[in-house]
Amino acid sequence: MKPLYLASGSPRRRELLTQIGVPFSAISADIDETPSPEESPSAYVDRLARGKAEAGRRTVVSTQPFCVLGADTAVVLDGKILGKPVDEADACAMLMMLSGKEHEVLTAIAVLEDERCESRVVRSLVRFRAISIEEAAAYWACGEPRDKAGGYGIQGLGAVFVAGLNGSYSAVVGLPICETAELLGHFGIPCWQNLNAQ
Ligand SMILES: Cc1cn([C@H]2C[C@H](O)[C@@H](COP(=O)(O)OP(=O)(O)OP(=O)(O)O)O2)c(=O)[nH]c1=O
Repeated sequence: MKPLYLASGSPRRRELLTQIGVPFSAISADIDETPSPEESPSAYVDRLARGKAEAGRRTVVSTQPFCVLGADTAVVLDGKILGKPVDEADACAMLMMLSGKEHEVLTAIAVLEDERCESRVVRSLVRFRAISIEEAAAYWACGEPRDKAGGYGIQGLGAVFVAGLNGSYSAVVGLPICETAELLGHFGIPCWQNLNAQ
């Protein structure tokens, strides 16, 4: 089977890809994540997932065929993208905006091989209970929000805010397992075969 590279520094994405039994190597994918004016949130995550796969590919030295997977997750409230919080005030402001409301989590995945690139955008809806400013400050102090879109982690303590989820849990964490397995299958990287071999 051709080698797969995951262009990501996210430990969550590594764990989720490991979960489906596909062998891979993680490589870095540092790109500028600034949204372009007029760009929709869906177009934004798609562009970034493709850009990360492209950036990752440039770091691979190989004469054999290989695939690169990139992904990007954004929290979107009323059409506005909430990135990773830069400080406590930013994190608390984000949680106050999300408090008592439903927001979107968009995760794009892109798989690249030579000139071919396929991508998907997975949309999930997450509903938060009301959050007090004291809770938001205490949550920031625990360290979890720092490297996460929207300033929370559904897979961690942030779950206490989640009153409902409609969509893909793994996509909210950073890599939609169902769609990733499907897309990798299009590139001749099946996961069932590997699971049977384990
Ligand atoms: C909403 C949410 C996001 N996140 C994470 C997923 C992503 O890692 C991160 C969003 O930032 P991304 O820019 O998508 O990813 P990243 O910078 O962590 O990793 P890389 O670009 O190298 O692949 O937020 C959670 O872990 N849990 C959540 O509930």
